[in-house]
Amino acid sequence: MDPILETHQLTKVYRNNRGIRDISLQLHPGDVYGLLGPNGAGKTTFLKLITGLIRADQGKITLFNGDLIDQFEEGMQHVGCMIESADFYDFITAWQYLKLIGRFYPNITDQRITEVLEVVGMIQVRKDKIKNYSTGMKQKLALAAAILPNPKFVILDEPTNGLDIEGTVMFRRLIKQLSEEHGTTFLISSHMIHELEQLCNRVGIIVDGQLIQEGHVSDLLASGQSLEQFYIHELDCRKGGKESA
Ligand SMILES: Nc1ncnc2c1ncn2[C@@H]1O[C@H](COP(=O)(O)OP(=O)(O)OP(=O)(O)O)[C@@H](O)[C@H]1O
Repeated sequence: MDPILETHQLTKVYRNNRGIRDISLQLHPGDVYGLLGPNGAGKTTFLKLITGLIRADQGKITLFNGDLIDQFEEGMQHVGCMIESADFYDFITAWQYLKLIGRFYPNITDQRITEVLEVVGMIQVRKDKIKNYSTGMKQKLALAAAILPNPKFVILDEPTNGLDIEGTVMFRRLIKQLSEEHGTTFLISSHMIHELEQLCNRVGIIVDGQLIQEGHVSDLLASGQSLEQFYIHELDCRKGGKESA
């Protein structure tokens, strides 16, 4: 099966010399891929590059078999994303916001908008102005917008930030349902390692802008390691390697 996303030696270095270097990664249909890494490692930079929010210095991004830059609209029509804190028009309601987002896609009905509001638990507050929402409510609305067009591939940056316990459970169930019943592919960057262990089939660790390790979660668990142990071990190896260099 062709990969959904393939990056080849993707590099973006900011003026302060931070960023990412040479990241080559493949996501296959149905993957739920967790991106882990310390603060400032380069996860958001990677997600911004693969959604065209910023341009790479070097490397190639192939999305649904097409070059991301040359065939941006064709590729992105199958992608839902939520990257960093979403910006909203504060004076409109959740319903109006999703209606607005729906205009970018064909065939988004009012019924579909109701459906996603129900899924993320926002149906009761759909007529309230966004300015009156809490951080978690805005996060749920951003998630609703990301899944609105039934995308084949969903990219989520810190999706559970600000969510309460109920919201986190809703999020986990939603990802499981979409991946198991619809075969949706996910790329999720998060520090919630226990969530990722339950959700993901594959994980990758980014440190100092480089993808230092990838693994199948089932292999880790079968070897008696938790994802947290694997992660800490990889970070320690990296530190050890740097110190002895
Ligand atoms: N626009 C920018 N200009 C300069 N440096 C930047 C810019 N955006 C990010 N960086 C730097 O690039 C590095 C990677 O940032 P990035 O936001 O990708 O990390 P992250 O892994 O998502 O971190 P976190 O887990 O804290 O969200 C950081 O050192 C950050 O300060």
